[in-house]
Amino acid sequence: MTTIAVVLAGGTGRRLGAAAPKQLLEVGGRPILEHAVAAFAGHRGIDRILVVMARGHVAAAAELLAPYRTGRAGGKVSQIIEGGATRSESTLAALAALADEPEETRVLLHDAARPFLPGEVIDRCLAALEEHQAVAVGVPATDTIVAVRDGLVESMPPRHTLSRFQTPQGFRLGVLRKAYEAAAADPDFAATDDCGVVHRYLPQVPIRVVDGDERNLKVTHPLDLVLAEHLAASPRSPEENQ
Ligand SMILES: Nc1ccn([C@@H]2O[C@H](COP(=O)(O)OP(=O)(O)OP(=O)(O)O)[C@@H](O)[C@H]2O)c(=O)n1
Ligand SMILES: C[C@](O)(CO)[C@H](O)COP(=O)(O)O
Repeated sequence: MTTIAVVLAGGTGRRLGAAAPKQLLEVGGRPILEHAVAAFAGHRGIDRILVVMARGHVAAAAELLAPYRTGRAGGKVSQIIEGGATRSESTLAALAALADEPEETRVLLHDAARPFLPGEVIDRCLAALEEHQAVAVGVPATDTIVAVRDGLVESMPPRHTLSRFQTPQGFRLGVLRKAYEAAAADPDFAATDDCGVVHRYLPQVPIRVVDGDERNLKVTHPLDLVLAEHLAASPRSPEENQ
């Protein structure tokens, strides 16, 4: 059974506001995109890596990731393709590139903007995919989270029921395909992640949630870059490595 990591790097980093897409910025001396790819390249459970890159930056990604294509750094990057205008369109581009893969293929979709993905989180996703067709990675909410409408609190789900989703999110390819096929028929389609697409369009498919990791942050705003530099410089403690 093949396991493919899809690294979604099709965004432009509008909220970060840098001149280049944020995944090309360096933290700890190497580009954020390379950190994300290296996490999968170094994991024995991953067979291939598909990178979905922002329009106009595919050549830059190919140059940067050349060692990951030749074998010098694992040789697992098999394709670098152009993404779409939204994250979901980039996932669709990945699905098109994987059109010849069997339904049972395992795919892990990961934000390139998350440079510090621990191998243990990949382990947990792959273990859960043995039994489940869809897997999410979450960490407990620490703030109180409320739904707000027109400036007023609409609902307050109990915090202990809330999880902040990270990536990777794992699927049997057939399930992800079916969900996106159903979504294509919805004129109001909008999603912020891939589990949301499965949850909405294939509600009968249970989504298993496994533990994420606080280090697996998403570089979104300028302050996240400061935190990322700090994390890159901090070796994991022996407790964290257990
Ligand atoms: N059209 C898009 C938009 C986003 N992504 C990817 O999805 C991940 C999470 O998206 P986000 O953090 O929102 O990245 P950006 O879209 O680049 O950021 P912003 O929304 O601030 O522009 C990122 O790795 C991003 O590159 C993608 O592949 N294709
Ligand atoms: C997929 C995700 O990282 C889960 O938390 C998140 O939804 C991506 O959102 P973004 O707005 O594309 O950064």
